[in-house]
Amino acid sequence: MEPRPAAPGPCPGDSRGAEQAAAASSLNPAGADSRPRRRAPAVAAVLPAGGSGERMGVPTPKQFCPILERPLISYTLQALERVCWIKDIVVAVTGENMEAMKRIIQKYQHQRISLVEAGVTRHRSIFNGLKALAEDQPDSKLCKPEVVIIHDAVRPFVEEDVLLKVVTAAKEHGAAGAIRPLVSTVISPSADGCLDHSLERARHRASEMPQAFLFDVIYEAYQQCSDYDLEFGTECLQLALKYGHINAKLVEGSPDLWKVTYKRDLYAAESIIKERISQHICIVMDTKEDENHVGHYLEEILKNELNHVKVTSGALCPASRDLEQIILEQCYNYVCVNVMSSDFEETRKLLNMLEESNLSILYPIVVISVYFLDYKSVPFDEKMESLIQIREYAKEVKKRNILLSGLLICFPQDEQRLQASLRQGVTIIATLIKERNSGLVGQLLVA
Ligand SMILES: Nc1ccn([C@@H]2O[C@H](COP(=O)(O)OP(=O)(O)OP(=O)(O)O)[C@@H](O)[C@H]2O)c(=O)n1
Ligand SMILES: O=P(O)(O)OC[C@@H](O)[C@@H](O)[C@@H](O)CO
Repeated sequence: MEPRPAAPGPCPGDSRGAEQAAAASSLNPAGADSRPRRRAPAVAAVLPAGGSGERMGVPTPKQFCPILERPLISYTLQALERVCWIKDIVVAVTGENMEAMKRIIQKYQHQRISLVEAGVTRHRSIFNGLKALAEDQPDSKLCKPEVVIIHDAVRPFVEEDVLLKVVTAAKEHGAAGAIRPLVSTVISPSADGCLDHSLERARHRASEMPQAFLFDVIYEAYQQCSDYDLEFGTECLQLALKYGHINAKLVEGSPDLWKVTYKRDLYAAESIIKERISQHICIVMDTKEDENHVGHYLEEILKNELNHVKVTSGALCPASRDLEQIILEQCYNYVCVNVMSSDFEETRKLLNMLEESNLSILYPIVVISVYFLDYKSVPFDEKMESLIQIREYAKEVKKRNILLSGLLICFPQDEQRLQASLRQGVTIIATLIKERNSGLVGQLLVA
């Protein structure tokens, strides 16, 4: 088993989950067992990630396929790391992907991760992960948990609430798993390829992940498991039933629990991620509050036209606490409004703050530098000369996963034309944020 990296990072979530999970697994929130004698049981997770992804139809195993230039498995690890009461995450990868996995852990600063060798089937990979957690293994360095979560590495959209539900249910029933309504009807074909019978769809469910088990239940099941089941089985809950006589508790899961299997699933996952990180826009003004400021007109139209998007305003000078707070809250979209100047100073300050925050490690940040071209007071060629810099500067910050583009809005104009330009500008801003198309990096668009 591979060595574990640094100690767990800060627990970003509230303690609610920790308290409920602790109650479920007899831990108190501080992590110490409330009963004097027993070792502090914990919750661990095993992530099978040793597949080849044949159905994806690409050379790279799907768990390593990029979404927004970041491997799919990193999103799943991030989802589990948000849950502070999961103390260890054991990932099963093939020997040939071990180094790649270590680089992913390092680059994206994943915590609490231990690596084990995958098996030739999913069940064997899971079994290897469980062995790493059992204490009857010579090289085990991990603490045996009371409850173990099993979750496919290619299911990135797993939330704390369903994890808490399956863990709580597993504590009571011995095993639990997430389920979803069937989309297609299940049929049974006859030997000659005709319909033998079909199952009543309303009375059946699809078994999804995450699943959770009392560790001893599932570990003993795998130890008794036949070679046939290890080779051809696809359902851990069935192993708990067949070998442990445990009828797992079934927990309704959310629609986002689906498994990335085909290429279309990768496109769907990318759309969901883009949508989620586009929900908050920060407008950074280059002047102090001024109701008649044309930037505030832009802000009002952004708020009106982009429903369900949180738009906040920050100020750069002085380096304001509110902008630092917005960055801390992980906003991935910034509109830097330059009315008074056409140089890069304001945008450069914002980019420096973003680079120092390391926010762009996990997701690409979109920065749009908006300029109001006052062609009556500033000669066009003089203004354009400074704006063309955006192309070189954008190349530089792209290396830090920051997508910088420029937007020119002619000003002053009569009221009607100005409103039309502002609305066009908002459409361009929304598209740049939603699409996050690196092909538009360094471009200067005109509204
Ligand atoms: N020998 C294997 C096979 C699969 N898995 C993992 O089990 C999860 C779900 O399996 P599946 O979707 O079937 O993945 P693949 O086997 O890679 O896909 P395919 O069947 O299309 O080859 C994936 O995270 C996969 O990496 C594993 O750890 N070890
Ligand atoms: O069969 P696959 O390896 O594609 O998927 C494994 C599991 O995700 C799948 O069997 C779920 O139904 C949950 O058990």
